[in-house]
Amino acid sequence: MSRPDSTGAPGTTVRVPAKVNVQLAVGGRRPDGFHDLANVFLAVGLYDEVTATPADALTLTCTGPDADQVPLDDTNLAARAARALAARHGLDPAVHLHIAKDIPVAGGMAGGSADAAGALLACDTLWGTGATQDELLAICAELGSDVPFSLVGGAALGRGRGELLEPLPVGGTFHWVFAVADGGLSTPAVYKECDRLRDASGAGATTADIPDPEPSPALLDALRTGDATALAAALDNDLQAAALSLRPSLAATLAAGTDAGALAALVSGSGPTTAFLVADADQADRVAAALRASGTCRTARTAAGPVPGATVLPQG
Ligand SMILES: C[C@](O)(CO)[C@H](O)COP(=O)(O)OP(=O)(O)OC[C@H]1O[C@@H](n2ccc(N)nc2=O)[C@H](O)[C@@H]1O
Ligand SMILES: Nc1ncnc2c1ncn2[C@@H]1O[C@H](COP(=O)(O)OP(=O)(O)OP(=O)(O)O)[C@@H](O)[C@H]1O
Repeated sequence: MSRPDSTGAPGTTVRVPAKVNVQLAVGGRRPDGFHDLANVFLAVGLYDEVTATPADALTLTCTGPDADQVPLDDTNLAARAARALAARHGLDPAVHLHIAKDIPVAGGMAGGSADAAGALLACDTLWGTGATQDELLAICAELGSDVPFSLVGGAALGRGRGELLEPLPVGGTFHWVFAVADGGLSTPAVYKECDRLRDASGAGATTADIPDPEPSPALLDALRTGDATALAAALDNDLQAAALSLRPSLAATLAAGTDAGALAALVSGSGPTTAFLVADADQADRVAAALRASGTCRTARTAAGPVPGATVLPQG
């Protein structure tokens, strides 16, 4: 499916959601520097859109509130995705990629990963590559640990470094508020701080020291039954202490959301976005307004999940 871009050329647009980690259990540091995870992902309705249009060479543009923080060179994950697909199929990655960015940058919501998955699917569609889902997932895993989940969406347990996915059943819709912080946090720096805190506590930080991470049965049950109160009690993020250590001001944001009536609060992934589970859409609006008024965050957004992963939009 294709639709014209602003120059009238036919393009393919893919919409990709953000994620929140409802459980992020982090094992010890592996010899390759990554950490084994039990990573329970939920895709939520905040979206980036990636449009691929034929061009003479690979070029990138980006619009949106955080666009100035997005690199437009070869390090951009969307550009890397297009190159990876082209290389596998012996194609010239001559494409213009436009990212309409609404997911906070460096916020722990997998925005760059969403753009990578979106670019991959958009180029596959535009070029008629016909890659299988397994091939797309393999390319996603090469690009980053969160990228496979951005492609599939819904809810899933991520094992390994988060790239080995098992879909999870979800029995309802969960409502969230996301408090967006000023400035991002570097994901490697947060994992490193997690290791430092573990070492400092005497626990050690390697796979020999830390038990294998496992998903919580109570959390999986809460997802399956769609029970927000039970999910609130089971939310857990092993990176939260590290994110708070690097950004102590996040404690005030977490408190502002729970004071406003959220069922539970946690840091989203590696942060600094904080996530608040609420009972329904009305409570989401109330908690978001209270967070904006609290002065403890840059802004607050509401979103529900699960939602589908990367989706080609109909011609528009
Ligand atoms: C924090 C999460 O967002 C939770 O979903 C992810 O674990 C991070 O996924 P991501 O941003 O796709 O991360 P990648 O691009 O694969 O890796 C960036 C860096 O994060 C650290 N990293 C990432 C994933 C993992 N399982 N262990 C790690 O230690 C490593 O230092 C790595 O060099
Ligand atoms: N398309 C992209 N969009 C945003 N950032 C990108 C992109 N490509 C590369 N980056 C780089 O990746 C860094 C992390 O951005 P991203 O928004 O993916 O972080 P994140 O949401 O914390 O990721 P995660 O939750 O997967 O750990 C940015 O600081 C930026 O330099």
